[in-house]
Amino acid sequence: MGDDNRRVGIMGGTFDPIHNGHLVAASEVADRFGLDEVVFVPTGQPWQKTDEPVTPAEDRYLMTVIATASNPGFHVSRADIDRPGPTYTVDTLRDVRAEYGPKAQLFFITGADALEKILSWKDTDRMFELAHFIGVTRPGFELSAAHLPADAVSLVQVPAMAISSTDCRARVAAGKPVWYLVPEGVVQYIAKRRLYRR
Ligand SMILES: Nc1ncnc2c1ncn2[C@@H]1O[C@H](COP(=O)(O)OP(=O)(O)OP(=O)(O)O)[C@@H](O)[C@H]1O
Ligand SMILES: O=C(O)c1ccc[n+]([C@@H]2O[C@H](COP(=O)([O-])O)[C@@H](O)[C@H]2O)c1
Repeated sequence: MGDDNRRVGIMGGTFDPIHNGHLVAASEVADRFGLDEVVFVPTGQPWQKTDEPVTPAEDRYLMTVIATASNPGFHVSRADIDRPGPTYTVDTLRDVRAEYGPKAQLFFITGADALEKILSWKDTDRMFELAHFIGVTRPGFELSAAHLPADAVSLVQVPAMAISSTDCRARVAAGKPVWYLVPEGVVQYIAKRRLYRR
């Protein structure tokens, strides 16, 4: 950290729960882009996820810490969960920029589904100035940056993981296993806190 020119990946997500698709995407992008670290940023209030209630932020934060703890290049930021109000990536990027200093190069990682909808996010012009965006492949979604400003986004193929948090929650609710879809510690945390039971 500090005022140097580190290459910092930012993996934002609701992480309800964090799963191996998130972790593989971050790891692959870190390798391809020579990132010094990846900061996982659990959302505070994901304003576009209105279908069902989101698990309390502290549980999502702790699962993210547990899932990333063994990787020395992975870190977790509380920036979005500690900022009141709806979570906007433009604010995330301002906060990370303030922490890492003006010389840091920021790379915001999104899956193909999120990239598709990115122009509906707040203040995208400023957002694209604050970071370079990296769209990653995700099974079931087409990866394209045709709708986005040239040079704002790079596209990267990552190992295909047909995993979603929605499916993990449904599996737990139905009494099915989530072993090997989420890290072992996250399986244990979900059981300990009795998350996703109906
Ligand atoms: N299997 C996956 N492969 C690649 N990228 C993914 C995958 N799952 C999620 N992502 C990306 O990770 C980021 C955070 O995703 P999020 O926390 O919303 O998970 P999710 O599985 O999409 O959740 P939900 O099913 O609840 O919508 C988004 O940019 C999303 O596109
Ligand atoms: O900035 C916005 O308006 C905005 C709208 C929707 C999603 N995002 C961010 O996109 C990331 C993935 O979000 P989600 O909802 O797919 O978990 C996460 O960091 C969100 O804060 C950001």
